[in-house]
Amino acid sequence: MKVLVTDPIADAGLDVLREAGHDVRTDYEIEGEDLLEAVSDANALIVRSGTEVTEEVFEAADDLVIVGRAGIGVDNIDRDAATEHGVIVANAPEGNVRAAAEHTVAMAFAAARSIPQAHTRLKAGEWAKSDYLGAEVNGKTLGVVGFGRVGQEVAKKLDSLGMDIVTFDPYISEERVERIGAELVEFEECIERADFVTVHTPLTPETEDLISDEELELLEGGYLVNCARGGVVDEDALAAKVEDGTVAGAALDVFAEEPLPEDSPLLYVDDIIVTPHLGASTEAAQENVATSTAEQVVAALENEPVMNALNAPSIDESAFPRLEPYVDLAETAGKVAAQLLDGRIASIEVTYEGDIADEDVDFVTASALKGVFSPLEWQVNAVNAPQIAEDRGVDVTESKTKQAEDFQSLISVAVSDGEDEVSVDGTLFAGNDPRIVRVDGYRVDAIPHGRMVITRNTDEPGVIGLIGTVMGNHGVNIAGMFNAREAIGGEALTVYNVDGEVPDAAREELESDERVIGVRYITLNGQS
Ligand SMILES: NC(=O)c1ccc[n+]([C@@H]2O[C@H](COP(=O)([O-])OP(=O)(O)OC[C@H]3O[C@@H](n4cnc5c(N)ncnc54)[C@H](O)[C@@H]3O)[C@@H](O)[C@H]2O)c1
Ligand SMILES: O=C(O)[C@H](O)COP(=O)(O)O
Repeated sequence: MKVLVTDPIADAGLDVLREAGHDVRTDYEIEGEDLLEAVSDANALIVRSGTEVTEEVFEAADDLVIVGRAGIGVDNIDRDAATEHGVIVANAPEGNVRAAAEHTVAMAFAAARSIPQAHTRLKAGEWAKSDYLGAEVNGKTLGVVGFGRVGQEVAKKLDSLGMDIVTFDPYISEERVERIGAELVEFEECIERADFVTVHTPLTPETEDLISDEELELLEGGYLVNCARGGVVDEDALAAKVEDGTVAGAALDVFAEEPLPEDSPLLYVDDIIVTPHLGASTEAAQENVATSTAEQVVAALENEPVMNALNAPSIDESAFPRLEPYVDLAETAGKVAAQLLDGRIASIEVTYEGDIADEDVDFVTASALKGVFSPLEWQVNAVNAPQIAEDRGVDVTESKTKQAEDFQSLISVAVSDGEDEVSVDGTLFAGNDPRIVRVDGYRVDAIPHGRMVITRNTDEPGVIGLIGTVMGNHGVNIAGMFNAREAIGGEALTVYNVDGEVPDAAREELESDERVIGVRYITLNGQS
C-alpha cells in the first residue's frame, strides 16, 4: 500500500511502515495542488502540524484509509471531512507529553529569568547583569488552563518545585485534579490567583481567543506560557499587555500563523520569548510518536483496530481477537437486512444477546451500520457509517441482554422503514463459523456467503422443485438451501446459497407463480 509522509517523522516510524511491506514516499515540502496530486493514490497519509489536511485533500484521495498524526494536536486536520469520506484520523496522544511538559517548564523559567534576552546581550559583548531581576517559581501559584496529559505533567513538575497549582478544565473530574495535588477552580479565579498561567487546551472553536484582554488584566504582574496552540491566546492583546507592563512576560512556542508568523506583534516585544514550535522536538518524543503512528497506519491498512482513532469507534487490542468475527457477522446481518427491506430505512436496531453483551460493541454496531448502508452508499465503512445514519435521519438503537435463548451469543440487526421491519439474526458456531440463524423470525441455518436468494412461498408440494427448476433453467447453480416454515401448509421462507448471479428474468419468472410470495437476491460482495 502507498503511504505518503508530508512532515518529517523519525526514521523508526518509516522503518515500521517499510518492514510491513508498504511503499513509503516522503515529501516534506509538498502543499497545494502538488499535495492533492500526491495524495490521489495514497492509502495512508502521515502528518505533523505542518500539513493542512483540508476537505480538498480528502476529496482528492479516493483510496485513503487513514490520516496518522505523529503527535497530539489535530487542529490541522478537517476531521468532519475525514469522517464524511470514511477516513480514520488517529494521533499519538502519549509520545510527546513529557517533551511538551519539559519545554513548558523551561519556557516558564526562561521568561521569569529573561534567559534569552540576557544570553543575546552577553553574546553581543554586553554584561547586562543589573538589568535583570527575575521572579522565582517557589511559593508562587501556577494556573493551568486545560488539565489533560500535558497540563497534568507540567503541574506535577512545578508542584515539585514549590508551586501551588490551580486549574481550570470544564471536562475533568475534581477527584483527578486533587489526586495530582491541584485545586479545580473557575476560569477567572484560575487566572486571577496565578502568578504564572500555562495553557494546555487544544485549539477548538470553544478555546479560540480563550485568553484575551480581560483575562490578561486578571493576570496582572504575572507570566503567561503557551506551548499548546496559537490562537488560544489573542496575540494582539498579549503583545499589548506585555508591552504596557500589565503582564510581566510571556513565553510562546506556538502561533496562530505557522511557520514564521512574520507580521505577529509577538516577535517585536522584548519580554515575550519565543521558540518555533519545539515542544515535541526531542529525539525520544519523535521516536515515540513516529512508531506509534506508523503502527496504527499498518493496523488500519490491515483492517485491524486503530488504537487512537479519533473519529471512529475503536476496539481494545486485547478484545480484538474475540470481537473480530462478530464485526464481520454484524456487517453481514446488516447487509442482508437492508436488502430484504423494501422502503427507505428509517431506523436500525442492533441487539446483542448472551456473552457478546458483556463486550464493548461500539465498533461492532458501527460495522452493522456499514453493512446496512453498503448496498446503498458508494464508500461506507465503520468510520462514516454512524455519520451517514445521522445525515440520513436514521434512528439507531443498540440494546444488550445477557439472556440468550438458543445461542451463546446472538447479534440481531433489524431495519425498519417506519411501517415494516425486517430482522436478521446471526451467531458464531464452533470455530467462529458465522451463521444466519433467523430471518424475519423464521429459524434458519444459512451460511452467509457470496450470493443468496431468499424466497417466501406457500408451504405446499412442488414449490421447492419449481424454484430449483427455474434457477437451473437460468443457469444458476444452487450450492445449499435451508427451508423454514410457520406451520405445515402455511408460509415458508427459504434461503439458497447460489454460485452465480441471478438474472432478473429468473426472479420475474418465479414471482409470476402464485405460490411464490417474494424473491430477494442478496449479494454479500464476496464476503464469506
Ligand atoms: N508545543 C508542542 O509541541 C506541543 C506538544 C504536545 C502537545 N501540544 C498541544 O498541547 C495541547 C494539549 O495536549 P494534551 O496532550 O494535554 O491534550 P489532552 O487532550 O490530554 O488535554 C487537553 C485538555 O484541555 C481541556 N479543555 C478542552 N477545552 C477546554 C476549555 N475550553 N477550557 C479549559 N480546558 C479545556 C480538556 O478537557 C483536556 O483535559 C494540544 O493542543 C496539543 O496539540 C503542543
Ligand atoms: O500537537 C503536538 O503534538 C505538538 O504541537 C507537536 O507538533 P509537531 O509534531 O508539529 O512538532
